[in-house]
Amino acid sequence: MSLRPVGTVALIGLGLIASSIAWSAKRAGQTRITGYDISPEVRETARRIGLCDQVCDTPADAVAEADLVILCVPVGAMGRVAEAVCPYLKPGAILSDVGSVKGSVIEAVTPFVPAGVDFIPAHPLAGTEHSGPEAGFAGLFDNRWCLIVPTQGTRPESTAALRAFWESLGANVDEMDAQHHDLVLAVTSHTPHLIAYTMVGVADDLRRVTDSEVIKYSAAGFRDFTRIAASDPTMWRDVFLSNKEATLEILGRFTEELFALQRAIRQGDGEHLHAYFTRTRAIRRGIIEAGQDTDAPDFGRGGAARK
Ligand SMILES: NC(=O)C1=CN([C@@H]2O[C@H](COP(=O)(O)OP(=O)(O)OC[C@H]3O[C@@H](n4cnc5c(N)ncnc54)[C@H](O)[C@@H]3O)[C@@H](O)[C@H]2O)C=CC1
Ligand SMILES: O=C(O)C(=O)Cc1ccc(O)cc1
Repeated sequence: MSLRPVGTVALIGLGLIASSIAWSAKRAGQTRITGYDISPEVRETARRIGLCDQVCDTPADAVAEADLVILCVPVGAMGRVAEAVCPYLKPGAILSDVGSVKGSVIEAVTPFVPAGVDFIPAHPLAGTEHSGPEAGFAGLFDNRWCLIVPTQGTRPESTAALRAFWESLGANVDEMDAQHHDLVLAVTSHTPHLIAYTMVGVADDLRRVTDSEVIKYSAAGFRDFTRIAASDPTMWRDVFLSNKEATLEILGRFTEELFALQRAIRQGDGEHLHAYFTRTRAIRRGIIEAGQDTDAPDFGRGGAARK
């Protein structure tokens, strides 16, 4: 990869995503990594585990030499962090982020971006329910998408450099505009997370009735919901407050479909239920046949036995 030349990358916010970037960059070689986190405990942990070449005590020190600065904080903190780092960016540096929402981040960060710096938002579609500097690992982005959202006036060579950086971490890169990104993610990530939070909340409300049976007899579906519902509360609060419009649009559609299924169950309309489930099964199989589910261990790729 060539990052004019491969120099220093500053990571601001040293949690799951930043630590995964740091380990992945180390695996790829070449890059020098500096880092800063608002939490002294996180900075201390980052130093102890050798996450960065240099963990700095101020955002200014972390970004001063950086060719690429990546904001890895919750979406609601992006504006504050941009305000803190932007005055200290090197002329010609690239500023980027990894936030799960793009429209609100662009709105919050852009006013602080100085002339001569390209701000190129990005979003790796990879993560876990864990957070913090010890949660990251080098393979997190392997074969995952990273969506980049070039803003107006971005120099093509800066976009190419950011693309090459993410590719060096193992990701496949695509470009998308912010509004489209936020709608797509509302469907594929944000609303599913909200549904998981709700389902686990419902089970918890019923715990006096079910005692611990819900956990004891959890089939895979509910287990997956509990994993997702264990995700970081600050991060997800910010995601929903920042992607309000698209999430509400998708939730509205979801509720309508849910009511239709509820009515079919009440009315004993098996035909409706069967047709619906047949349609959704075809969607899952289409994803697997297109080779787009890298998590499917045995189903799909050669999994004809289960078709
Ligand atoms: N967790 C996930 O699965 C994914 C998260 N993202 C996005 O990546 C970003 C970071 O998420 P994680 O790494 O999971 O979070 P995390 O909770 O593991 O780490 C965030 C870090 O930011 C620090 N921080 C908060 N405010 C700060 C400030 N003002 N200045 C400096 N540091 C500050 C916190 O102390 C914390 O260490 C979020 O915007 C999230 O939407 C993107 C893809 C996946
Ligand atoms: O852990 C999971 O299942 C995830 O969905 C991880 C994730 C969370 C947030 C993102 O913006 C992207 C990926």
